Amino acid sequence: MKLTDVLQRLWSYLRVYRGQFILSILATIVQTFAQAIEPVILGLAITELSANVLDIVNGVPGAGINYSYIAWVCVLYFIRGMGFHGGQFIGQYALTNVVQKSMYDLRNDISNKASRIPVSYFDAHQTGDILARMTNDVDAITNALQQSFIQLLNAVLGIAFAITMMLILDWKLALILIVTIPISYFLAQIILKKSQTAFQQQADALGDLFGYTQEQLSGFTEIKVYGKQEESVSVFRDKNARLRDHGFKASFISSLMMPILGFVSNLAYAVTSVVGVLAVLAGRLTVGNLQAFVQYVWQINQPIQMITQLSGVIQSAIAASGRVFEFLDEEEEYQMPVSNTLPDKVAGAVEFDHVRFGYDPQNPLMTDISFSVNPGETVAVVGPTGAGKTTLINLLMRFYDVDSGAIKVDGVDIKTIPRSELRKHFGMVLQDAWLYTDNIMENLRFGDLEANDYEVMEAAQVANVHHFIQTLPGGYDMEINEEASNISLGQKQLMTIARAVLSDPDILILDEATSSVDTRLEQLIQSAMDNVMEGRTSFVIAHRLSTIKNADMILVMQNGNIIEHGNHEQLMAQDGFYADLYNSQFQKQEQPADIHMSY
Ligand SMILES: Nc1ncnc2c1ncn2[C@@H]1O[C@H](COP(=O)(O)OP(=O)(O)OP(=O)(O)O)[C@@H](O)[C@H]1O
Repeated sequence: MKLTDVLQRLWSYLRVYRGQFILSILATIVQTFAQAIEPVILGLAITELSANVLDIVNGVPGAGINYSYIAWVCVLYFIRGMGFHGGQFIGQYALTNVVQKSMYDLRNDISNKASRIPVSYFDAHQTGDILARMTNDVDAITNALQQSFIQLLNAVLGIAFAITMMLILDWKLALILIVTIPISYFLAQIILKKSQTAFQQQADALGDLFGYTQEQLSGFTEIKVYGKQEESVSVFRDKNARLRDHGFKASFISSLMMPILGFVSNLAYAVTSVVGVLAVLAGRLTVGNLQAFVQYVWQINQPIQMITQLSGVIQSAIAASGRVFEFLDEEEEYQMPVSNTLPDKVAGAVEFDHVRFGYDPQNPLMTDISFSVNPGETVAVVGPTGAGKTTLINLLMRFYDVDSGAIKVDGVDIKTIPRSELRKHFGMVLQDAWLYTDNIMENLRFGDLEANDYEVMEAAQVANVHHFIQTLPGGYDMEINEEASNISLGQKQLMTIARAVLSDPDILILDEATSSVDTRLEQLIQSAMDNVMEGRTSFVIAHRLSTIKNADMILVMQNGNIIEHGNHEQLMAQDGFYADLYNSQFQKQEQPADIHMSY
């Protein structure tokens, strides 16, 4: 992203609070001006004092210290101090307000964006990297705006005021100094360009490391089981080393700035001092003005060093802004012009009509899928791994859109309904149950935020989990930790079934767990699933033989397409892929409930 674009985008957030933003700038101008006139005020006193002392030494009649003049200078100095500190306080206060409010807006925009971004983005990006953009990057922008903006403004204004004052005091002497500014600027530009690239690489390396760490931590158990700690650590070490190298390069290049610019300004300092002293000796410059001049050299020198010091923070903030805005510019879920709606309650007829789809449209996974389901029927989707079972569900929920053909719910093409409205009619019970840090009551209420405690418990009863919850310490008030590791897998599944019961969807999607749990729990899950499927259209990615045999329709998938469909008896009679699968895997081991179809 181009620098001007980044700044423009940042400004669009600050602009909302432009009143306060302008106030902070005005206050900073007052502060810097007050700082800039300090040497002149002191110069007035010094010139007067030195003239008075000289008169006294020379024995001029009536000579003495001009106290009333000095008193006025003191009053002026006091007013200047008020301006300086008042400006500083108001400037910081107004800016803090602007920055905190606009960064609050930015974080909200990121969060809203995340909810509009298609599932495909999250499939293709590491969560850790997304997280880094949402947290670290926004932090870097906040810090830069909060801490560096005023300093930067101060520095730029400080240079401008100092130059003006020097030109007023002695323009010839001022010119010597002014010449050094473009030299410093030119040198700074070269260093800045180089360090900008390095800071970008540093931000990317940090995002990469974040993503990897997050991935590895979430797969911690598997890594240990497969003894991959060494590989994991070694990849981490490589990524960490990359971050160290880029970080070093970025800091090193930007740290070159200080000594190089310091050398240029010290040179200017020496030259102006010598020329200035000669001017005083020649009587062209007062002593007070010479001391003011020397102070201005510092007032220019310091801001230039300040700007270069800040350049690191600003550079990384610009890189971070680029990454944040890149995320905000990601393509959103495509919204068709909405022309249809569904009634509050749908019957649950589902039809796939010549559906064609590929994650990569050039390389379609599904070429032609057609089938229809009557309201209230149970559909078991079976097939080897990678056959496209999850994809079928992704399309039904509109996590992805079909490339051609149509999916219809109660005869309405789902592409013509807003996604949020469509999803209101669906409930999902996934294998990998998602529970979050809160108590059990709130975790279940997630299915319907309007439900009261009694309704939640009723749903838990239907899902066969009520008794279990009551045996837990604290019952429904028991806190679930972040990983929900204090609840077993089977119990988690029962809880997500309770959530689905509570949400009372018209169409249900169940991803049957492949992992085995003990027979009693298995039976509880099976009967809970039967309860929740009762009377509603259900799609089950089925692994249990009993589910498959009881389904109204079995869709047998292979390589993205449906190769057979019908009920168990019909498919057995066809004597095709399903019959082979059944004969090879199930016949011998047929037992009630807890048999898993494994591919
Ligand atoms: N987000 C994605 N981007 C690109 N390709 C994908 C994506 N998700 C799945 N695929 C590919 O699409 C094909 C079907 O995958 P899908 O997950 O639908 O199969 P599945 O039948 O559900 O498998 P499993 O039983 O292992 O879950 C696979 O070849 C898979 O690699």
